[in-house]
Amino acid sequence: MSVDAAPSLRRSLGIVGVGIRREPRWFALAVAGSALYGVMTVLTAAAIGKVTREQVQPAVAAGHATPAQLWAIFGWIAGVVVINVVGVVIRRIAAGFTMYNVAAGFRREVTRQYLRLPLAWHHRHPSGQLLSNANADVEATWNVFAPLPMAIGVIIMLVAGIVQMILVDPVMAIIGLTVFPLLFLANMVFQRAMSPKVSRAQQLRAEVSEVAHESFEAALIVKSMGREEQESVRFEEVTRRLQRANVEVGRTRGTFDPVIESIPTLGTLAVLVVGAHQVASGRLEPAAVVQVAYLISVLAFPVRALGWVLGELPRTVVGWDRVDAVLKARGELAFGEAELPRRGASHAALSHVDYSYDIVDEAGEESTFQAIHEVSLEVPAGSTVALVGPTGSGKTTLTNLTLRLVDPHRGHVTLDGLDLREITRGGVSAVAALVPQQTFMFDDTVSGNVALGGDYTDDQVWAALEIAQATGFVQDLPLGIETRVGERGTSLSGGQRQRIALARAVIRGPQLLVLDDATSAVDPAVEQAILAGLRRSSAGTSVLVVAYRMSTITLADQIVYVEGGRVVDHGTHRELEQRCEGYQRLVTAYAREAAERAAVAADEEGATA
Ligand SMILES: Nc1ncnc2c1ncn2[C@@H]1O[C@H](COP(=O)(O)OP(=O)(O)OP(=O)(O)O)[C@@H](O)[C@H]1O
Repeated sequence: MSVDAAPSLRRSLGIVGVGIRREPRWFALAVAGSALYGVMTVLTAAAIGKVTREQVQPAVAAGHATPAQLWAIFGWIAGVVVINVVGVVIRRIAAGFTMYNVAAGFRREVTRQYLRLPLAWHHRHPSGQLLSNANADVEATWNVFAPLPMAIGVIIMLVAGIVQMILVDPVMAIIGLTVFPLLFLANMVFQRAMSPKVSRAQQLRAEVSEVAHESFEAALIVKSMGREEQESVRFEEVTRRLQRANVEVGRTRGTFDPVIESIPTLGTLAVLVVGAHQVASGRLEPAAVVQVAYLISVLAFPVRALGWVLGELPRTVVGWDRVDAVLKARGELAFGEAELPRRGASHAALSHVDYSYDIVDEAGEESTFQAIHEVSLEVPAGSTVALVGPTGSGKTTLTNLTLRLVDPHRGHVTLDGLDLREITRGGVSAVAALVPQQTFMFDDTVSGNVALGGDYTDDQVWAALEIAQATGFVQDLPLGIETRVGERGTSLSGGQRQRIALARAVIRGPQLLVLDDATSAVDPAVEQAILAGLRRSSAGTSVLVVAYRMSTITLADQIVYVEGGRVVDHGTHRELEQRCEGYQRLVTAYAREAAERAAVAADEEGATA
């Protein structure tokens, strides 16, 4: 073993220790089962020697076997084999429990950690990586528990086997002592040669699924842009590379396997040659030769388990490093003890807030981008405030800060005068609700998607759907609110999904409702009705709305105009229209767009009349 492999072996054994401490009982049982198997395998050889000596040799000498002799042979062999099998069953079951219990525990911890980590951490980690951490990486770390108990049993088996060989005949024991280290060495070389090839094939397997995932997810773009050919080529390239990597793995295995298989066969042959010579010269009885030859052939296969463990250890280290990075990730939001008052509309305020995104480029270089500069704004209790600004001006970031999905790097965000960092865990989400730009539907019923596990009656669900202007289309669904919406709500239109997402927020009776372009996919008339409904029903709610339409903007009590992450101006629509140039440009564009849309609608109406 090379010098640099030593710390890695020590590290990997340390990691294995972490797993053993999680499931000490199952692991101990697996090792006990394996030890039983090891000892019984060696005893099988002793039993074969014994029956050869006491039953077979006399029967051969007499020219026939008596029923008693046959029963004795059967009894001994069957006895040791049954106990051996019991050992194998115990090891397999207990090793399975160890591996799957440890993996399940870590999977739960990783996913729990995902939920604890703030949005800022999630911004830096793509969802593909999160899936891999919770799934493939956890598996890669703990797969070593499949061969490990067997490998420990093999060590016991080897020691017992070698002791037995020495007791039977020291000369032949020397052959055994040559075969096993040779076999072990061949396995090590094999694992060294295989390890990078297997890792590469695994990496490419992940790439194939990434490309496939992207192509399937973007099916609409691929088809509508006529990119099928290019996508097929892209997929073919990566699958060809995987094919070549797999062939390479097969070639290496094909080269090593016969060599490894031949070592014990050659060992057995050597025992038979030397043994026959010894028997002929009267120095050894045939039973001893049979016993040692059997021992060598029967021990050869389990010795490979040591190689499997060594082959798994690099994956264990890589998997663990990735899983551990998630478990140790900092940036977990700290929570305070303060409880928010539950007494109607909340007053939200941002004061002198700065926020920067951490960016990691392709080369892994880290930098920051300041998206919000010195922003102060207020949403007085019971009012509707519209955030208006060009694309990328920081509106979504401000909504995230208002709900403490991220913490500001400077300044304060308060709800009813309390700094969000002082509020208890879950305190903010209990009084405030967000309807984000991208709505997400669970593969559940309409009612399940609105209630999200909350304890609401059907009447409450319908009332929330009413405010969100969703009753009409939900009533038309085959099972009303009990209709399943399909994965990600695929059976619904974009506007329908947005209205269900809105009902999901409304049903919670939030004291602060944050709408981030939440009605972009519904037509202006429906949007108007939704906002009017919200105003009617939400005396106890303050609303912060990211607005892109004149209809939304004009419904707001106050408008905050942002540009480049800074508040440029705030006031009523009339005030900003008169004094804020950027705002004027933007609303003129919005108004023009609304007029064009109205003209198109009128044209269509005229054509159908
Ligand atoms: N996860 C992120 N990492 C790095 N930069 C980001 C991230 N999210 C947003 N930004 C940057 O921060 C700035 C503000 O983005 P934000 O999404 O808040 O703008 P917005 O006004 O809501 O835009 P839009 O109207 O297009 O939704 C933009 O320049 C954007 O590129």
